[in-house]
Amino acid sequence: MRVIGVTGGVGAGKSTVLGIMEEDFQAYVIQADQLGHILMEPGEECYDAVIALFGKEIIKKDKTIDRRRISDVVFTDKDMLLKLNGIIHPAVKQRILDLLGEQKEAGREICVVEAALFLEENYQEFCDEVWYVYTEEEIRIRRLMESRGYSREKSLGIIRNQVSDQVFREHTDYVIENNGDLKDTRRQIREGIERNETL
Ligand SMILES: CC(C)(COP(=O)(O)OP(=O)(O)OC[C@H]1O[C@@H](n2cnc3c(N)ncnc32)[C@H](O)[C@@H]1O)[C@@H](O)C(=O)NCCC(=O)NCCS
Ligand SMILES: Nc1ncnc2c1ncn2[C@@H]1O[C@H](COP(=O)(O)OP(=O)(O)OP(=O)(O)O)[C@@H](O)[C@H]1O
Repeated sequence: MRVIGVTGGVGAGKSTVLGIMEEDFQAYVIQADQLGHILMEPGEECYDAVIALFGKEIIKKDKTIDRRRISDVVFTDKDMLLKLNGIIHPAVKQRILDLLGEQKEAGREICVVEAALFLEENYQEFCDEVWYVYTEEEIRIRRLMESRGYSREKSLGIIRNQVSDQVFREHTDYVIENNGDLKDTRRQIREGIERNETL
């Protein structure tokens, strides 16, 4: 089984790339952010610890955690972000390892693991190769403003908490440029898949 890591800054198009890999190559997709969200749900293993860190006021009427309130805190307060990461990341990593084991067992050919903090959290350790999705900062900000209603300041706040373009490039094996249209992105994904089939 081939395990491909996918990383890149906020709004670069990682989810978009994963969708194409799923569709065109039947890849099994694992998204660390999504697992992080699941692990914070009521009854899941990070729920109590996150409430202990941020206080009961982050609990919504339906008992779920108000992630928007957390994000308003952590993306302007580095110390709180580190504490949140300390709760979520070890649990997410373990869940990923379990899922990869299951997929290998089931005979899956390609698994894709996507994480915003891929390099910081050393996810390379369980990937055969790592792809970097690159999109110019201004295009990312525009897409985030249009699709998610983020303000420019919020987008920049997240970007500043992530590693630089240079660091991404130094530590990844293949770059997908997602500044243009999806047809072009799709072509680059195919090239990435084929490229390593011949290695
Ligand atoms: C702060 C939280 C609650 C915000 O949730 P929300 O649903 O509003 O946004 P979402 O999860 O989609 O995050 C928005 C974007 O912020 C970036 N981001 C998320 N977490 C982090 C982080 N710890 N450091 C830097 N950037 C981050 C990602 O690019 C992400 O796509 C959530 O992101 C979170 O729990 N983060 C900490 C856990 C984490 O690091 N998850 C990512 C990898 S496991
Ligand atoms: N090539 C493209 N052309 C136009 N829009 C795009 C392109 N790629 C992605 N988008 C749009 O940009 C937005 C951000 O993309 P996406 O959600 O895939 O980014 P992401 O890297 O997964 O973000 P995050 O870091 O928050 O998880 C989405 O609305 C998506 O539809």
